[in-house]
Amino acid sequence: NRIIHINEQASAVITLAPVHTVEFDITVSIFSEHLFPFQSLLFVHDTVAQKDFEPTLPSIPDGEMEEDEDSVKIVSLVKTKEPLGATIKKDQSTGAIVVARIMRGGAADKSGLIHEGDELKEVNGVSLEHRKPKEILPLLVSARTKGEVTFTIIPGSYREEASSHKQKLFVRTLFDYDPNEDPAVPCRDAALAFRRGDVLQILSMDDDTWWQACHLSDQNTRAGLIPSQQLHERQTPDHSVSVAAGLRRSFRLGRKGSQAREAARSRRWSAGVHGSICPPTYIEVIPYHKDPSDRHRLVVMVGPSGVGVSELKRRLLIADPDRYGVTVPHTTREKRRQEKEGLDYHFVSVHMFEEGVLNDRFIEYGRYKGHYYGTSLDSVHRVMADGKVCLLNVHPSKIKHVYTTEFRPYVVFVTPPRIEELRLTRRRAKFMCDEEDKNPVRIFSEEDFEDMLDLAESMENQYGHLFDKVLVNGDIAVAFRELKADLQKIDEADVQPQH
Ligand SMILES: Nc1ncnc2c1ncn2[C@@H]1O[C@H](COP(=O)(O)OP(=O)(O)OP(=O)(O)O)[C@@H](O)[C@H]1O
Repeated sequence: NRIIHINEQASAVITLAPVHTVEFDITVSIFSEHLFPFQSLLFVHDTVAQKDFEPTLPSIPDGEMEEDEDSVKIVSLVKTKEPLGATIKKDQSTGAIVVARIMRGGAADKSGLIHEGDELKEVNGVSLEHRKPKEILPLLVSARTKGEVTFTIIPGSYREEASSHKQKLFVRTLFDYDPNEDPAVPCRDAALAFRRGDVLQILSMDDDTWWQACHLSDQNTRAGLIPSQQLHERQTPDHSVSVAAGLRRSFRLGRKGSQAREAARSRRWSAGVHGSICPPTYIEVIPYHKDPSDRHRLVVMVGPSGVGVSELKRRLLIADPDRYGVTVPHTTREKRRQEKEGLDYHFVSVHMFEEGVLNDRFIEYGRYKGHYYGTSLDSVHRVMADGKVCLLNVHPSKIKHVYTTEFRPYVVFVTPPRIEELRLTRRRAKFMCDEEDKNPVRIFSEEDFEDMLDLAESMENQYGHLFDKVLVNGDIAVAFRELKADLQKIDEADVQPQH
């Protein structure tokens, strides 16, 4: 008997005869910690050699296959508790049942014995000729419950790809995907559901229509099928041109050297935001390993007027004043008696202000009652240099000014709930505040609610690809708790998406 290899799962693949291959699960991990791998290998060999195996290997099929012996392979997978991790299809021209896909990290992939393009002749001795793929599935399931599946295979023209799946590529999803609602999915069980905003690792892009991916947070690296960018674009044709351009540019980065990649990545920070049309598919992200000396990410809060951005910001500042800070705006108006320079405003001359505008020092500025008001990039630097999480609320069109590797902004989009809840929560707030007779609350008309919802929708359509988090502000206490917990995580995580 010859041991071909011991794979990561500590199972040994043994060749018993040129056309017989069988896999056994054997635990060797405790040995490999202390001994040289070679000693572990011998140990596995001895254990395997001494064992009486159940089930026994199938006999070589006779008859017509013998003539073809060289091209037929019998693969027996033993003790597979997990799904096989392969999908099959009928070749339309030959009628043969062919392995359509091998899911990365699944049992078939790990065995290294079954490849895409292999033709399946038999499963546990049952011929697959003239059978439809859906008739074969029950055969596989019943074989698995017995603890063994034996395939008779005619190997396809398999070639080891330059392992595109080994290249680490991460994307943030820009849409929700539920395989149960997708009639186009080739195999529902093999598909991966995700929510907009999830970070996925792409394990294979070999297929034009269905990529293989797993969730970044998922320890289990068994892949699931997701619609490829091209496929999803086809289903949402309005966006196809811009998306293709945007993402392809990103994907090319994966193959660059680290310096070129770094330079291109900085450029991409702006390239991504200046484009006017939103890519609704996937956006490449780069896992970020936080260094203790790194500054906090900038938190940008956006949302339609009146949705509650200021209220949420105010609550964060009260809840943790050591962690959160806000920028001090510049103005050209006169300082009032109770105001302090650098605390309430930076009071500057019109000339200075306009010079700042010309030199792009303002993220956002405007005029009110004949005076300039604005938020400068410097004021963000100051809060961050203090070691605080800077909370910045701007119009989403201004995100581009802070979309840099230095700020690594985490963009929170605050959005209203459905109209019924919006009415209810805002009226309740009015009632409560009236009683306490404290801060005057804004009184919303029905029209205000509708404007807020319309604006939220158009903001999401136009800038949605830049949002890291969509926070529905229904009940203020619930929204605040969710935001606080979320902002705690953006710095705690070992790995975080970087645009
Ligand atoms: N979830 C909520 N439930 C009830 N009232 C809320 C809620 N969120 C905010 N409010 C109230 O709505 C009003 C507007 O909120 P806020 O001032 O935070 O809006 P904003 O998003 O900052 O808008 P603008 O940019 O126009 O100032 C305030 O009176 C606030 O207390």
